[in-house]
Amino acid sequence: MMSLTSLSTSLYVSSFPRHHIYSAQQPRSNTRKSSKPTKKLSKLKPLKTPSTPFNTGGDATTYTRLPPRDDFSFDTPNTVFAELKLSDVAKQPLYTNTTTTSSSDSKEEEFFPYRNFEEISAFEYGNVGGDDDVDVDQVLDDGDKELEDLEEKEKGVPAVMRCFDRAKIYVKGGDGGNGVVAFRREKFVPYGGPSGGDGGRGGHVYFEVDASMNSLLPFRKNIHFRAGRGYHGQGSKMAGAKGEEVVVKVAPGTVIKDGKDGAVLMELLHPGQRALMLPGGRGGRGNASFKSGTNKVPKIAEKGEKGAEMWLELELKLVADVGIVGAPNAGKSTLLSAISAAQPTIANYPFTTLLPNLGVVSFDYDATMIVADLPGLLEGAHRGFGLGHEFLRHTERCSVLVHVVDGSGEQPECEFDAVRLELELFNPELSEKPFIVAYNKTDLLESSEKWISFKETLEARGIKPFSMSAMTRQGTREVISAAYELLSKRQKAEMGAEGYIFLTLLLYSSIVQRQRYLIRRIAGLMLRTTKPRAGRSPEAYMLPWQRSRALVDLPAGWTVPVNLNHVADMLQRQKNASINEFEISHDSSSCTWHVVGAGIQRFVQMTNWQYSESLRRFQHVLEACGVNKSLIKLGVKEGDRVVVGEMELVWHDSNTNIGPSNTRKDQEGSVKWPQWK
Ligand SMILES: Nc1nc2c(ncn2[C@@H]2O[C@H](COP(=O)(O)OP(=O)(O)OP(=O)(O)O)[C@@H](O)[C@H]2O)c(=O)[nH]1
Ligand SMILES: [Mg+2]
Repeated sequence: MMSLTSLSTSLYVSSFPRHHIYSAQQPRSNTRKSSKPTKKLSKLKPLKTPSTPFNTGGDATTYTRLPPRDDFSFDTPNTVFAELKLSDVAKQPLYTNTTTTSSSDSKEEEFFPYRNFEEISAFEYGNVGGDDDVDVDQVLDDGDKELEDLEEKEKGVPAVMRCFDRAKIYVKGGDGGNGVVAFRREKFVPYGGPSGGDGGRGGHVYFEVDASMNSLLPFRKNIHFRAGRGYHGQGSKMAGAKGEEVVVKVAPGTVIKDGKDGAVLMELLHPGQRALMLPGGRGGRGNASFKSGTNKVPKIAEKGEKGAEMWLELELKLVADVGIVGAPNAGKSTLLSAISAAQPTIANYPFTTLLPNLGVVSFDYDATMIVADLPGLLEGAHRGFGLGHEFLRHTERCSVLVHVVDGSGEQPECEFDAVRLELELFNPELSEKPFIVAYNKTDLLESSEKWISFKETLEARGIKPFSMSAMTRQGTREVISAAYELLSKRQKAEMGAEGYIFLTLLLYSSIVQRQRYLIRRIAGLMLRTTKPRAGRSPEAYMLPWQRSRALVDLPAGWTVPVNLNHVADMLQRQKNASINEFEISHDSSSCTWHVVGAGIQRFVQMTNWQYSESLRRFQHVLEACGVNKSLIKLGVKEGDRVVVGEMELVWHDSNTNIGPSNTRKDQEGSVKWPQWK
């Protein structure tokens, strides 16, 4: 039991907020870092680590720069390049074409940006592609050793390739507007009372899927997205307007990850989907809101709450049904141009295709599929060789893969094996996807000669290959029909399994939501006293579950609501942490106590210190939420520094009645924190 003396003990602000003290000296974060490791005092009861979601976003991003112009020079040189065989690459330097004159060397360099290709090509297909010799663990071990080299190699990937399907952006919800102190002054209305209005809420940050986008290239130029801050309140109880909302448009198939730990936050797949990512800060309350029976003339108002901010990583995964994979120069783009209206660049050199091309193949009115022509794969692609994993992940979303094998190569079987191995090493699930093998360039003599042996080798392994000539279009229809068959088989199998899940989900959601709806309707009828204000969006009057509902198209025409606002909900829950949940740590070298807790820090941030009553309220809150009591228990001494959020205070043991006059022991836990509006 605390004595009466200790009860009146309270913290007294030695100066104004800490940021004022340090503005001319060092930033506060440095002060904390430099202090010795703090001792955690576990005897405090409501210990909860304040996991703040706010990322300071200090990381620089490479996407702010435009790629150097030289990075991409696609002017096709007049020189005729000899066809390059993968197996030859290791033996001879790239593009030492006998027909090429010395003057064209510089053009070749400009034309082919991969300076380190000789190192890449040291992986010969024939070496890795053997059936039984491959020790996957060994390959992985080797990979670890070469990680350092790899980083350098990745730099060879042109900037446009790095950026089109990946981006790092900074988003920030708007800060809330400040509340104001004002009094009604009107003729014949003496003692008009407080009339300071509340500040407006900061703008939200939304993400929306834009069907017209097919890459994340726009994020190379614009990476900062800040919602507007709420307007300040005004006299006559006028509340400030809401801050401007920000809508970040992304392409279908964008995966959003936390920039800090890389955790996947959400996937936005379907055009029109909209997700509330960051909520804006709450507006501060004006003095009209502080009016009470005991304080009819409050001279206090709050500051607006700071909006949440974070860095996000965006990653685009193509949403295609069929992915065409294979070694560089195998004829993937030629196949896509033969089966669809797409016109990808086709040329006789590796890595013609740097960005995936999409084409729509239609068999009938209702039988269409999207086919993606992916850049060429090299051995070691899973570790970043060639264009590497920059696009390997696109294959993850394809339901069926078509392997195009260059029949005119020296060892087509090895080429096929190497590509399979790369896929498996990148993601074992990829090798389990249904696939078709298309042996290409059968119009050439060297290719048709090897067809029989290739076919026999694969058939011995239970794979039925197709032969085709993408250039003359002979056999391409059979290949693509087989791919379509595999696709429809897979879709049917998926629909069968999903049907049950969807039905269960629908049933569950309809029951639960109906119950919630009824409760809210009854509560709403009982509590609603105000009429909807003009000018407010209809969304403001929706029930929460209606607001967060987004309908996702399902195969059989079913629709099921999916909550895409879970990130904002989670942030809101963290922000609304109870003020009683805090943690105290002690730095004995500097005699400093740190009180850390999301609730109490938010309270400090929203306290407007320019009003004298704010200080009294702050003291009262420290007493009531148990900070003072906990510090006394832990042995705080006269003159110790106590840091709460942005405030630095000095502890005084005092019996004088400077502290809150109405401090009572049973007030602990009675502090009410305003709820989210
Ligand atoms: N003779 C013959 N040549 C072909 C055939 N298919 C493709 N080619 C040629 O092979 C070369 C490469 O074709 P692309 O379609 O660009 O190959 P790719 O697999 O897309 O190559 P990358 O995009 O660099 O990975 C071109 O010169 C094509 O004309 C074919 O069936 N027969
Ligand atoms: Mg191509």
